[in-house]
Amino acid sequence: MTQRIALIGFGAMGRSLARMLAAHGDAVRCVAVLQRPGTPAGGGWPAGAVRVETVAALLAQQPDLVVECAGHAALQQHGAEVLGGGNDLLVAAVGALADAALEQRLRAAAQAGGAQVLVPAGALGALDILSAARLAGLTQVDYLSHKPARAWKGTPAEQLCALDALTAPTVFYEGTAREAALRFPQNANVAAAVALAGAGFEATRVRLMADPAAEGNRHVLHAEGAFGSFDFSVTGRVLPDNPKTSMLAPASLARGILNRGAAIALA
Ligand SMILES: NC(=O)C1=CN([C@@H]2O[C@H](COP(=O)(O)OP(=O)(O)OC[C@H]3O[C@@H](n4cnc5c(N)ncnc54)[C@H](O)[C@@H]3O)[C@@H](O)[C@H]2O)C=CC1
Ligand SMILES: O=C([O-])CC(=O)C(=O)O
Repeated sequence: MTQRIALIGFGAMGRSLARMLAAHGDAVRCVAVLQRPGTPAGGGWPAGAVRVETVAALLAQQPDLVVECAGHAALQQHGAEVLGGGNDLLVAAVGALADAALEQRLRAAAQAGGAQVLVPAGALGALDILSAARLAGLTQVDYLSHKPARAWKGTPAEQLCALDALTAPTVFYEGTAREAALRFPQNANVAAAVALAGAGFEATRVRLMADPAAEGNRHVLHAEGAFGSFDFSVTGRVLPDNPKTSMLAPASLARGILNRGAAIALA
């Protein structure tokens, strides 16, 4: 059976996601895309998808799943309405949940609507082992985001280090997952996913690094506790039209969508 999805946002991640899903034939059909008024549809538009500007119009297309790939503001603006209407919501902008008031609002809307916020592994992955480790006993989680200097342009990193003058990899920020996710909404969503899966927003320690020579986005995770310990790292190629976003981020949304329709699904 074909799964009907609707997208909120159609930037670099949305376009990449649409391309990946189109490669899976009839398994998934994108029936609608919500964009802000005045935003041009752009290339790579999913065949047959209606362009809408409100959640009501999006839901009128009767999607089985709504996928946010637009950023923190979009989740703030539309998340509760989607969930309250009984629709599961797969979110890219996981870092928005570091805002405790929004997290509460989305939890309440999900409960009222009988729906779920679905958090993908995103650009990092390893959330399966981390969330299992939490149940078995987790005492420490450290996450490092190591990205090319250009990925930090247009963010508060510009005030914390001289991005254009770096000659070596430089940690410009250390703090909690909560603060990192809120201060770096385009770059630290993975930190929030790690926090939700593992030790929480306050106890998860985050370092952000800019590297003038790096070619991809490297994410490094260390966790330990009664369960044992593990180390995981991935170096992801970035999307051609957004140097901040790893190709694995839309791929992980695609995985989450296809998994829902699969006879044998990865838990
Ligand atoms: N979970 C993860 O691993 C990752 C999550 N992200 C999150 O995904 C977001 C999207 O990433 P990209 O597509 O690469 O960014 P992008 O900047 O290329 O595209 C974002 C698109 O969303 C649209 N948009 C913004 N606010 C909107 C709203 N209120 N309603 C509808 N559309 C809206 C913009 O016009 C733009 O077309 C990032 O801002 C970040 O928060 C990014 C990378 C990894
Ligand atoms: O795409 C990535 O490499 C990670 C990212 O931007 C985020 O966590 O927000």
